Amino acid sequence: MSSTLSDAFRGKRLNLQHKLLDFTSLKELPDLYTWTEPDEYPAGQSLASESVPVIDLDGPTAVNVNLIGHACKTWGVFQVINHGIPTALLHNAMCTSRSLFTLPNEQKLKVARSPDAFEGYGFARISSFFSKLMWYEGFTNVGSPLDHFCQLWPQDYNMHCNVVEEYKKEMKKLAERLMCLILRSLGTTREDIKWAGLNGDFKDHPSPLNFNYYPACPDPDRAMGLAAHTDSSLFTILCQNSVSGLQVLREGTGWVTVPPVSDALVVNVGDMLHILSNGLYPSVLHRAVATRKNRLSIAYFYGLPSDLQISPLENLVGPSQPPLYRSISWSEYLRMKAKHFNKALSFVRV
Ligand SMILES: C=C1C[C@]23C[C@H]1CC[C@H]2[C@@]12CCC[C@@](C)(C(=O)O1)[C@H]2[C@@H]3C(=O)O
Ligand SMILES: O=C(O)CCC(=O)C(=O)O
Ligand SMILES: [Fe+2]
Repeated sequence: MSSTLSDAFRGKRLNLQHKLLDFTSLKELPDLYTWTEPDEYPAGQSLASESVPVIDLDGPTAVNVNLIGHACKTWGVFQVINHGIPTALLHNAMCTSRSLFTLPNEQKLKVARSPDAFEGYGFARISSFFSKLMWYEGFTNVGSPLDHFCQLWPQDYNMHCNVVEEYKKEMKKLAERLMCLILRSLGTTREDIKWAGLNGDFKDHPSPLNFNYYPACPDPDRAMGLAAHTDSSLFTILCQNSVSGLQVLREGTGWVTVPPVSDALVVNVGDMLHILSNGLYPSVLHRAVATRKNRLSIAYFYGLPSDLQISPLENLVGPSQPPLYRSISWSEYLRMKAKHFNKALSFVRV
């Protein structure tokens, strides 16, 4: 994987690995996992007419361009159905994820993310910004999963590698398709913009995969799955199992649940698209709440070639609409995110 990308997280202290808990043995919430601070935002009661848009990718392209544009502008999140990714592959990826997280702790710790590393198993990376721990385990993969998977599954690594490689290949195809629709909704095309290499010509186009596991929690109201954050990607494609837990912050409403829809994938706007669209498509604050059931999700962060400088699209800026963000590369942005977390975007504002 790209060294510049991994460098982004160098120096961040996440030296908590020794404290990793065996969640399965817990009947009560330990103090370190009890979140008592009142929430900044209310729990939203969204009206039925106001639920996260579900978009049928088999529908007419011109219609979808409009629907996606509207969803990005007003929700920052939407779900897609008929996206072309075989159901069996989504299922297999979930099975690989479940198999990973249900391995014995000492096995998982063989691939523990070291304080300096980008990839591997461990706490939520954002833990260092909070005084409490999250009811969460994660595993991040960027390049080939072979090394880590050989350690996790000395017998079955090959099968799991194939699943993950195939999953990433399919996600990349879908991401490129979505990117075309999103660019069209912004009044431009890949051909129009200098970094048209989005169509896959760039060798270095890292798109990390995050496997998320939220074990069944004995006291979900006082625990936190994954605290509120925005993603640094252009956008993220998320596959969730049938247990709901993902919530997005909706202005004027509060936290709204993104309900699991079978075979659908969730797409959420990230910080790089926020910058590219000059703030027209704001990155959406989201979180995962803890639940009484085991919850799994897999996030594919669609990124950019790490050293490519990007700035608000030319067709969106002009004398009456000055650029709101300076130009920045993804690797520089990830470094800022690792340091300033949810304030990172404000440091890129001009
Ligand atoms: C390329 C990415 C994007 C990462 C880092 C790396 C892989 C894991 C992603 C997350 C997932 C959880 C929130 C976040 C804020 C985090 O800490 O790790 C994300 C971060 C980002 O969006 O910056
Ligand atoms: O588990 C979820 O639903 C959300 C995961 C997430 O936000 C992330 O991986 O960035
Ligand atoms: Fe996220």
